[in-house]
Amino acid sequence: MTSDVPTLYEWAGGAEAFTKLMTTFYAEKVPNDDLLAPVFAHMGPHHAEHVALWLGEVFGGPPAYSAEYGGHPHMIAMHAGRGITEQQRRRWIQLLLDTADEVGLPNDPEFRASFVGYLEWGTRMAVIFSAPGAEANPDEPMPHWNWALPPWQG
Ligand code: HEM
Repeated sequence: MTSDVPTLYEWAGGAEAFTKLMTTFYAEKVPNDDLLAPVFAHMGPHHAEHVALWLGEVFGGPPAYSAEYGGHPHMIAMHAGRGITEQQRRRWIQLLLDTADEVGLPNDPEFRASFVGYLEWGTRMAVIFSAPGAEANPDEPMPHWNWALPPWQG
């Protein structure tokens, strides 16, 4: 891969794209879903914005979540003890992918393969470290995701 390959963040459309994705997801999808609405009933007013910054950082954007919102340890703490179920995990990812289509995130196979790859990993980690009694390592670094295959540029 050469250095002129854009980051996943740039390819997705930058901050604006991640903000639109997460605000639509948490404003329109989650509150209308029987499985997820109760999980997020008490979420803070800036939740969508913070998760958008998190995703942006993971996909190669500015390290804003680490700099301003407590980074990886804070994200872990926000999930601790919530006991996220496999059913909830699947619904979360399914509705987020529906939202990605609706807000027009790039749908080329290379972008989506990497995007889904992170979501699969991240949601499965969330199930593991939200389990009752689970002890996550607070020193674990912020994950950084890259292309599984470089984007098609032909
Ligand atoms: C890749 C997957 C995920 C990512 C990247 C992610 C990211 C985050 C982040 C960054 C926060 C903290 C926001 C802040 O600093 O204010 C958070 C909080 C939270 N997450 Fe996740 N999350 C994921 C999966 C899930 C799943 C599958 C569930 C449940 C079905 C879930 C439930 C929650 C809840 C309930 C909170 C606390 C909301 C609040 O009180 O404001 N997360 N998540």
